[in-house]
Amino acid sequence: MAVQAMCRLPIIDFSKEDLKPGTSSWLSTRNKVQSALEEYGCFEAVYDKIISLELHNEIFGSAKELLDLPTEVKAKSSSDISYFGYTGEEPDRPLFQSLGINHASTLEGPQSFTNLTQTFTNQMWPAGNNQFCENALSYAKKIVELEQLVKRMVFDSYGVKKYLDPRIQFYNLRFLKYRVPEMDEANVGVENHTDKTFLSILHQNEVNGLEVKTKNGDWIKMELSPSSFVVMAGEVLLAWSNGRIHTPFHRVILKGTKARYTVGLFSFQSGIIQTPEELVDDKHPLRFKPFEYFKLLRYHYDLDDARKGNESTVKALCGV
Ligand SMILES: O=C(O)CCC(=O)C(=O)O
Ligand SMILES: [Fe+2]
Repeated sequence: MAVQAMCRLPIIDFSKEDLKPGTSSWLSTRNKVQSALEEYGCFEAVYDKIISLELHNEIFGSAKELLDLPTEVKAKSSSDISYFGYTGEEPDRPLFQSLGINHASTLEGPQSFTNLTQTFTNQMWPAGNNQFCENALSYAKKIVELEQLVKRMVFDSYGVKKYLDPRIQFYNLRFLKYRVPEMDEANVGVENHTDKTFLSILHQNEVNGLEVKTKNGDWIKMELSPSSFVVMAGEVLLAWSNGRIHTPFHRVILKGTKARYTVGLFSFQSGIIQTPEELVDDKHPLRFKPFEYFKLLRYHYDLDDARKGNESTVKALCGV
């Protein structure tokens, strides 16, 4: 299978000020989002008016400071959900580590994120670290805005806006680090996988490495600027959309002599996830039975590695 450096994912500009539902720029952006997600499961969002270069630099300064803490400190960020807390030094992913802040529910709005970020910061730096807390919070709020904008466009494109419910969504903001491989080490940062999210929004430092597989099996190597974000559909969105939206396989391959950092916002839905009845008809018979998110996650972690990298977990769990 070819690795294509030149082929790019669609690039969609979210910096326009008049991006309000019903306007012509809303409609044209919404249509681009829908076709990019249906064809690639992924696109590059340009969002430079919202995340300034200054905030970009600050958030990556914070990511480095956080991930350079001693392992025993980072391990304090535990979570009963696999991959939501600290992961690192795993034998099959020696280059990779990551640490997440959970936003369990948006019921209380931004205040609950403020409290969680503060608690997380105090756990990592008992003497406090206001700078980290401020950076993580202002960054997360802005990326949540982008996630909600994309989600609103997706629901709007399929005519099912009435099912948008902020009370059932939750987020995990993660800081990821890939160290430079030693001479005799493989350069795979994260192996081939699909995300088990609703949407994933990824933002990297200047070190490229993300590769996305197209439907016809080619790999696109992402080359991203500081104002770009990769918006990617997870398997929950594949099932919710009755298979209309694609969920791409992707991996991270490292080259060069600098560590790669990524900051990711991963979105999820609580409760039972089911395809809206409007997306099911004679031409599109139901492809996925309703499922509960944590069941999907548990099922995924019980799969053996070969199946994890080769098939859709949601199809295996609840495909009709
Ligand atoms: O570092 C990246 O760009 C990709 C990370 C990723 O695929 C993941 O955390 O699921
Ligand atoms: Fe991923």
